[in-house]
Amino acid sequence: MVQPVGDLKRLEQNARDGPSDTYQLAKWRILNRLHDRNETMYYKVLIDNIEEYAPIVYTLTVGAVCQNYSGLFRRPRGMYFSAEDRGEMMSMVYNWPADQVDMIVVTDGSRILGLGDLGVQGIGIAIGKLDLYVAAAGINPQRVLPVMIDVGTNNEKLLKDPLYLGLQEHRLEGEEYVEIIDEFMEAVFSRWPNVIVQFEDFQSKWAFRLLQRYRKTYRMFNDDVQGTAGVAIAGLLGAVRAQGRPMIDFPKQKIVVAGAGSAGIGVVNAASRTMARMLGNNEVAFESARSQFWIVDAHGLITEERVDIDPDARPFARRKSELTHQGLNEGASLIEVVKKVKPDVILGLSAVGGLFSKEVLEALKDSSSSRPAIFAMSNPTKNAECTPEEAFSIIGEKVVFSSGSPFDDVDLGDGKIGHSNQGNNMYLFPGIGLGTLLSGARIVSDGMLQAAAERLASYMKEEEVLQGIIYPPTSRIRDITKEVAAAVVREAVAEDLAEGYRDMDARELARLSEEETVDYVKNNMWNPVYPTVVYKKD
Ligand SMILES: NC(=O)c1ccc[n+]([C@@H]2O[C@H](COP(=O)([O-])OP(=O)(O)OC[C@H]3O[C@@H](n4cnc5c(N)ncnc54)[C@H](O)[C@@H]3O)[C@@H](O)[C@H]2O)c1
Ligand SMILES: O=C(O)C[C@H](O)C(=O)O
Ligand SMILES: [Mg+2]
Repeated sequence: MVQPVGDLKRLEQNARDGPSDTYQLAKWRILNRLHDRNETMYYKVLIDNIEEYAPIVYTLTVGAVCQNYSGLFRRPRGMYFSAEDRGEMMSMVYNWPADQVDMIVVTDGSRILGLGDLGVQGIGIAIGKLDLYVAAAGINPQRVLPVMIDVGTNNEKLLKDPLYLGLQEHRLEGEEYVEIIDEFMEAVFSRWPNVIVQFEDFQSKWAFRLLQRYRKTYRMFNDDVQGTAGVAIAGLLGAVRAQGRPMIDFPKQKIVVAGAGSAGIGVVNAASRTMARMLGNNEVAFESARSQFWIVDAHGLITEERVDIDPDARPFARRKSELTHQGLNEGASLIEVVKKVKPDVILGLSAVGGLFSKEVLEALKDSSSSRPAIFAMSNPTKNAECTPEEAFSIIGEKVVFSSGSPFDDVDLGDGKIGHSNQGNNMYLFPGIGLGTLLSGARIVSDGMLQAAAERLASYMKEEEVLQGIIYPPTSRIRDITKEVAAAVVREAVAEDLAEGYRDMDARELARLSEEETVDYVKNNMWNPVYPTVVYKKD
């Protein structure tokens, strides 16, 4: 057995108190030390055991890692820009010792999973996402760059912590903040014009603004807004098929969404566009699609009577005329909404653990669907809106369950299993990034994101979805990512956005068949093998 994995197993055997944060963190440290010592072996271990180690290097353990990062810190990984580096970012980037960077994941640490503002410690999330870029998408580990933009933190605990590694001042806001992000984007795209920048875990108010600001000019996307939306759409289509109905019935689904932040609004925007497309893509179709969603945030049901309504939520605010008809009011509670609407789906992106309480789940029993679906998508585990045990025990075996963090399947007795699906954006972001890279697309378009979501949905076979399995197991993530990336490449070509990659120019890309595109992607994925040190002549 490879030595570091031996350590890991020993630790597991010796641990008396079962899984705990300390235990999880110890596992992460062992893998992290291997990463520092031998990158190729680290990725070999990760790829070959992805189901076991993804929950350590990625969600859920990565959440605890970020919470403890200042204490866990041994060696720097990634690049740190601080508010004090204003005016210096271009030279910092040109001094970075990497000629080529393909993928950057950047965060300002302001909303790490459902754990709030973790400041500079949020770098852990960028590192974890890039581990998946290497393991799932086969991006060369020498060409990934985790980035932290440290503009301070509003986390009072960290502001007082003597071990805290970041700027101990409150967050910069307003134009000063935007100028810093602008400077960073200009610097990285000047040195690496073909890089792709994934924005991760920015608080909602900046997530939307920065996405609108950059998406037409730079190769970038926001994973929480756009990656999550695609994964949710694939799962929602799976839930329709699990009822034994065709995907084209999606626009008839009634969907209650708890959470109106970057993720919740991202999902409602994209899912309603998907419905509208199925209905003919005209104004009537959009209006009909909109009326299938009920959004509940911390202040209850969002209606047009909401004072100071968030502009991103406004299009989905329930109309006054609909309210009287449904017997609902502005600010109605989640339970009331579920009771009155009898939705097919409840989808949580609220970061509130246990929000889908016993009462909410009891109310969902009256769903008008033959097979109601629950998406408890908030991370990490303790923030999940409910557990699969709660869902299956209250609603019964017919429910389709999915969560953002991994849970075990539930034994329902009599040989029956309640499937716990993991509805996490990890099924899409690696393929979106890889497909963008290999097509040389100038931007990441809505069409490319839609193609990624549709490929993930169609990846699931009929017999799987009928059993309530709407997402594939993590063990298949490299294969899924290859397929998703190929779909993104083909869409980029179809939209005339592709400029080619290395020897493959746009015209040649356009000539590839579907199968050849998949092969092209596969052949360009990095594998964990030691590079040749001694060249032998044949
Ligand atoms: N599964 C995934 O792939 C995935 C992807 C992205 C985000 N997430 C998770 O989604 C969660 C939210 O992320 P975000 O960026 O949208 O956060 P956010 O803080 O911007 O939004 C949270 C939203 O939840 C609402 N909320 C708070 N309390 C509520 C309550 N009691 N009832 C209903 N709504 C309530 C808030 O009003 C807000 O609209 C996080 O836990 C994150 O980890 C999961
Ligand atoms: O990081 C994850 O596991 C998913 C998502 O990006 C999140 O912010 O929760
Ligand atoms: Mg995220």
